[in-house]
Amino acid sequence: MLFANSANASLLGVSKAELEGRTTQQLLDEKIFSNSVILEVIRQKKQISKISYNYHTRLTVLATATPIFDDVGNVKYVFNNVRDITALNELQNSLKSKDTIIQQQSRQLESMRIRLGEGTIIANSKAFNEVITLAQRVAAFDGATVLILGESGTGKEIISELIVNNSPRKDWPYLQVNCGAIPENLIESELFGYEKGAFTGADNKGHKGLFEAANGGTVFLDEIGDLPLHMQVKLLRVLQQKKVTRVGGTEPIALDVRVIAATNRNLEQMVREGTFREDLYYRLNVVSIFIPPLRERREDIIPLINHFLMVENQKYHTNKSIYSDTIDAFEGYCWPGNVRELENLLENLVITTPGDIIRRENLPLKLRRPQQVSAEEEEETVSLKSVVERAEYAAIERAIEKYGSIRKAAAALDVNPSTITRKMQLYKDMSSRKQNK
Ligand SMILES: Nc1ncnc2c1ncn2[C@@H]1O[C@H](COP(=O)(O)OP(=O)(O)OP(=O)(O)O)[C@@H](O)[C@H]1O
Repeated sequence: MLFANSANASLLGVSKAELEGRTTQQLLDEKIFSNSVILEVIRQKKQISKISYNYHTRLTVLATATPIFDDVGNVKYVFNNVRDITALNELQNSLKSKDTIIQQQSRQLESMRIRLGEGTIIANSKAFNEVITLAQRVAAFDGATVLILGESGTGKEIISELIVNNSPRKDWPYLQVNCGAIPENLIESELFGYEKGAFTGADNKGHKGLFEAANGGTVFLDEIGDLPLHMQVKLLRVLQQKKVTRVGGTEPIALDVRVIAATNRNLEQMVREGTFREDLYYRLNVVSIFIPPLRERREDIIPLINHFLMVENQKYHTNKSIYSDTIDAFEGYCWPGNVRELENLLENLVITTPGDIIRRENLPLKLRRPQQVSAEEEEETVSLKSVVERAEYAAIERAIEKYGSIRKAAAALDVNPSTITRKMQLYKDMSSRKQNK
């Protein structure tokens, strides 16, 4: 950077001195630039314009960089003109103009970002902010067991990390185990360790279990609902006595471990059905944190999209943005896989979309459906006719996605193509009637 004027510096939220004399790569590394049009111009040897969002100043800017060539056609300088288009963007946003390409980043202004180790937690909705506030409060109560509940992919693991990082144990070991992933005959030795010769195949020096290895720190027991009943008894004993005895051992080892457990299963119902011990449930449930599914906190969707777009763009060195008319599809979808599904979809779209703009037609069919079944509707008692219609529509949609055309889908479903067209039209009419209600 040979020269920067003060307007440029203030748009980036730094002083001129922090820019001049630095390379673009240095500025990228220091996160003063979130992406760089300059490097793109050097690579492509032509004028390029790019819209980007600056996290320091919270401004959306349009950068137009022009190459200046030397005598033999190499890029000698790049002239970069940067303009604040935040207001314009907001206007475009509200107009939802069809021909406007926006990244919807202005909405991110409201979102709260919390630094957490390497990652970032996005929390814009009131519901998720309450989760974070509770997690931060609980974190300080060292030793209190926490139970995190929520559907798969809602963020239980990152909330657990947030608790650990805000707790007095943050510099002590933090070990995680997925109780559903360990074969039943190995769970006890994995959790509590074993003495040499405890069983055939055991390491002849013995082995520390997860609890012993995390002594002084925190253990995250993921999928606690999958823990077999006989292990539930043993876990309860360890938690109550604050001591662990290795398999094949006799000497109990004193433990000072905080336990955070998580599950996407309904533990109360499991207690009623006798598949989860009531005493362990109460022991774990000293404080419980419920993370609502994404469909019940839709205000998080756009900030999450922006966040994952930025992450994937950085990861794949791309510069993809989202076309404004796709946003409704993202907001309208019911996200059964929650934030993980959104994250995976964004990664998929960044990889598979040709060109830099992700448009409605690039989205999977399930998002382009005329109307999604909302959580409230799921709970509502709906007529049998509409249940059948939805099931038919879902089957049609899956077949079209799989076979790529109405004709092939019709052959697979053993109906006429005209039946498919008619049923899809019916469904669309039904949805728009509902929307107009
Ligand atoms: N609010 C958020 N901000 C940023 N990333 C998030 C947020 N919530 C979830 N994620 C990301 O979504 C993915 C799923 O989150 P996580 O693993 O914490 O969910 P989980 O509830 O523990 O899932 P499972 O029940 O399947 O174990 C992770 O990659 C995580 O980083």
